[in-house]
Order: sequence, then C-alpha cells, then structure tokens
Amino acid sequence: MGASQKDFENAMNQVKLLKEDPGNEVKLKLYALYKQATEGPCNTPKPGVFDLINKAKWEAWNALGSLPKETARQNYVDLVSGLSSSSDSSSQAKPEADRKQAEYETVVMTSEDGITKIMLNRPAKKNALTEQMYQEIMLALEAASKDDSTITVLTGNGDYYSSGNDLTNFTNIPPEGVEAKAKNSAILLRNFVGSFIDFPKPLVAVVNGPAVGISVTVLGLFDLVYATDRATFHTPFSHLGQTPEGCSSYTFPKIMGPAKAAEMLIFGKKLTAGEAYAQGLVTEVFPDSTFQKEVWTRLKAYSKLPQNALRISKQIIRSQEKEKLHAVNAKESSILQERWLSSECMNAIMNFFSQKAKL
Ligand SMILES: CCCC/C=C/CC(=O)SCCNC(=O)CCNC(=O)[C@H](O)C(C)(C)COP(=O)(O)OP(=O)(O)OC[C@H]1O[C@@H](n2cnc3c(N)ncnc32)[C@H](O)[C@@H]1OP(=O)(O)O
Repeated sequence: MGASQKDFENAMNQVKLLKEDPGNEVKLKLYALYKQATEGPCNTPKPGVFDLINKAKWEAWNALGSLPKETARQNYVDLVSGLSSSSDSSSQAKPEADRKQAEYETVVMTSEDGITKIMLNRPAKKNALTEQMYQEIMLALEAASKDDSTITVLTGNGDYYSSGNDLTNFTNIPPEGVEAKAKNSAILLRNFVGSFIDFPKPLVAVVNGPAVGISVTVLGLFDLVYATDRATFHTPFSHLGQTPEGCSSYTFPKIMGPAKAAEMLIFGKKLTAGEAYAQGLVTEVFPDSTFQKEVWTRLKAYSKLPQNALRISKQIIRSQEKEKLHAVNAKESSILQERWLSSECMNAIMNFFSQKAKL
C-alpha cells in the first residue's frame, strides 16, 4: 500500500523540523515531488532565463514527466524519512526512550505500564503552544499511535494544563506578509486538530490545572478527560476577536447542549472543573491533593484491559463522526484564517503584549 495523505502531511511537517539544511539539490527534489503529488505533471510555462530559482524549480518538476501522483507522494515520504533518519543517525545507538525524547524540545514523551504520556513542557509560559510545540505534539501523537502502548495521555507540566495558543505566534510575521502567516497558521491548525480526530487509540487528557483556548476545544475529541478541582476551562475567543476551533463548534453543542456551548464559545464564560463535569466536558474531577495518584492508578488499571478491544471500541464510536469532524475542522480553520487578519483580533493581541492584559 502506498503512502496515505496523512503520511504525506506528516512528512511535510517533518521537513520543517529537520535539524540540518538538506542542501539545494534535495530541496529541489522535495519541491518537485510535492508539486507532482499535489498538482500532477508540470503545467506552468517555463520561467524566463533570468529567473534562475523558479527556472530550477520548474525544471525539477518538469523532469518528473508523467509520474503518477501516488508514486510522487510515496517518493516524497521516502525521501523525508531518509533525511530524518540520517539527521538522527548519531542518536540511533541510544536506548529507545532516549532516542524518542531527543526528537522533542517542548514536550516530554515517556512510555511505561502500557501508557504513553505526552507532557507539555513550557511551565514558565503556562504551556502556551508555540508553532514548534504544535508540530512536536503531532509527531508525538503519530509515534504514540504506532507504539505498543494501550493508552495515550496528554498532560501539562507545572501549574497550568495549557494557556492555549502562544500569542507570540501571531507576532512572528514572515517576509511574505500577514496573509501568508494566516494561511500557514490555518494549515497548521487544521493538521493539528486532524491528528486528534484520527488518533486511533484511547486518548486521555489529564488536566492538571487551568486550560485555555485550543487546549479546551480539542477536549471534545478525547475519550476521557480527568481534571483536578483546580482546573478551569476558558475559551475567550470573542475577547480575542477570534472564533471557535478544535471542532468545538460541533462537539460542544453535542456534549453540553447549544445553550451552554454558546455561553462558553460565544461569550467566553470560564467554567470551573465542577461545572465542566456537570456539562459533560469532563469525565471526572479529583481533589488536587490526590489528583495524580488517583488518576494514574486508574489509568494503569485500564491499560491492562485487552488492547485491541479498547482500540476497536474507540474506533467504532468515533468512526461514525470522522468525516463530519474533518469537514468542521476545515471550516473552522478557514474562518479563523480570515479572523486573524481582522482589526479586532490584531488589537486584542497587541493589547495582550502592550499591557500584558490578563483574561
Ligand atoms: C496556529 C494555531 C492557532 C490556534 C488558535 C487557538 C486559539 C487560542 O488558543 S485562544 C487562547 C489564547 N490564550 C490566551 O489568550 C491566554 C493569554 N494568557 C493570559 O491571559 C495569562 O497569561 C494567563 C491567564 C494564562 C495566566 O496568567 P498568570 O498571571 O497566572 O501568568 P502570567 O504571568 O500571565 O504568565 C506567565 C508567562 O507566560 C506568558 N504566557 C502565558 N500564556 C501565554 C500565551 N497564551 N501566549 C503567550 N504568552 C503567554 C505570559 O506572558 C508570561 O510571560 P512573561 O513571564 O514573559 O511575562
């Protein structure tokens, strides 16, 4: 079987994380395979003789002739996989746990007792999600989906679960301009949420403290949500000139009913852990003093259940919704792409940085 669209998207993400520049020749190959895989045979006029860079790109693409899209996709995935493993070759002699961790800077990934734990690890910034962190979470989920663990857990290090999107993501504008930034952010968002929609094993959120923004909205895609009684759940999208993501425009009304969902998603009402439990977003709330002990004891017991039965049961429940969720994710991401360019959103972000205004 050839590479899937998901494998292709993961390979595209991996390219951005390569530690060493692969050089122009390889970059041209990647470009050509990408164009062939997404658009088919070269279909644009040859750039002029002085347009050296675009001419080289065109020639690389054109050289692939009528190579089928599927083959180009597979070749792209294989090429990236070769690049990733050669840039990691120095760590290949290390034990598996070390090797895995070496790939991440913003999350800590560990596996024990049939449970893979992905811990957000920017406690000084309340685990705000940088672009690198989105990419690393996606890679960690991909690795967890293929490892031999039964259950995967997402949690935070420090006093917060996560304060949501790192607002500095919006201040780092590339030379191509704000429109390109918004477009790339929408692609990142869509891929990020897509990895939760498609995650094949039981996925558990261990909400160790307050949760904000996207760290709350994706909870509708988890199978269990355990929260400390110190946790709060806040989606201040309107305050930020933004709109819901993480499929929450669909999952929240289903989970808690349209009236309560509107209070959270439109008006930004912050819920306590008890309220989130009463509204069905949280599976169970534990006292903060015994939270970690109780939750991990529970999860260790669950991880001993037959692995395939758990996975297949999850898939039966979730598969009925998958197509709908992907469509919702695409729509939410494209609406946000426009919102991020609005003066309402830009002012809210400037306000955060100029006054360090708190939610
Ligand atoms: C590309 C995909 C995009 C997906 C879009 C998703 C939408 C969202 O997620 S919307 C939610 C965005 N999050 C926020 O608006 C939260 C902003 N932060 C705050 O309001 C407060 O920091 C807090 C209420 C979370 C915590 O307040 P507290 O007084 O306890 O701590 P601080 O001193 O403010 O925080 C410590 C440190 O961390 C920085 N920080 C915290 N959260 C963020 C963040 N989301 N983005 C950037 N920076 C953040 C904060 O500025 C402090 O930094 P300094 O120590 O350098 O001052």
